Amino acid sequence: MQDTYSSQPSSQPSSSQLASADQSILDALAEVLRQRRHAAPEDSYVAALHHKGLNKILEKVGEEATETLLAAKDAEHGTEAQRHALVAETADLWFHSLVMLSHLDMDHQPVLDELARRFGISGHAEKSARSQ
Ligand SMILES: N=c1c2ncn([C@@H]3O[C@H](COP(=O)(O)OP(=O)(O)OP(=O)(O)O)[C@@H](O)[C@H]3O)c2ncn1[C@@H]1O[C@H](COP(=O)(O)O)[C@@H](O)[C@H]1O
Repeated sequence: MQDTYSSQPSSQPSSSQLASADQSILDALAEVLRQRRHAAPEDSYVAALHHKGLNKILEKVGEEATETLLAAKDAEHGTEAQRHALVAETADLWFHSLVMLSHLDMDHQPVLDELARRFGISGHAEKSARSQ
């Protein structure tokens, strides 16, 4: 059994190795989202979302979350097409979550950093350490 905050098995990359993983699409998308923050709403879907405000963006995140879980249920015993539909819905959910962060002048990087920080820490062990 692994120690609570011990390093992960040697077959897993370290969090510093993870930091250098290819993030180019997320970085590029974050830059586009930043540029759209004050663009004309009629020219851009992202600009239109920003223009409508945080509540509309949160509504879209909730809607995409629901569509993703429905797609996951279909994909569980489903066809390749249903598995592909789940990928598309998950991409919609991630995309709208990135718009949400961008609206609040944030981006994906602190989220990736947080996942990297948690990497190799057992969820069970972390939870039991909270109450000590
Ligand atoms: N990755 C995406 C992306 N994923 C999904 N979507 C859009 O998200 C919307 C979700 O579809 P829905 O049917 O749920 O929503 P809707 O009915 O069109 O909208 P509502 O009336 O419900 O608000 C669609 O319009 C999709 O085209 C995206 N729109 C843009 N991007 C990226 O953002 C960049 C900037 O986009 P623009 O701002 O449109 O230039 C693009 O180059 C892409 O890289």
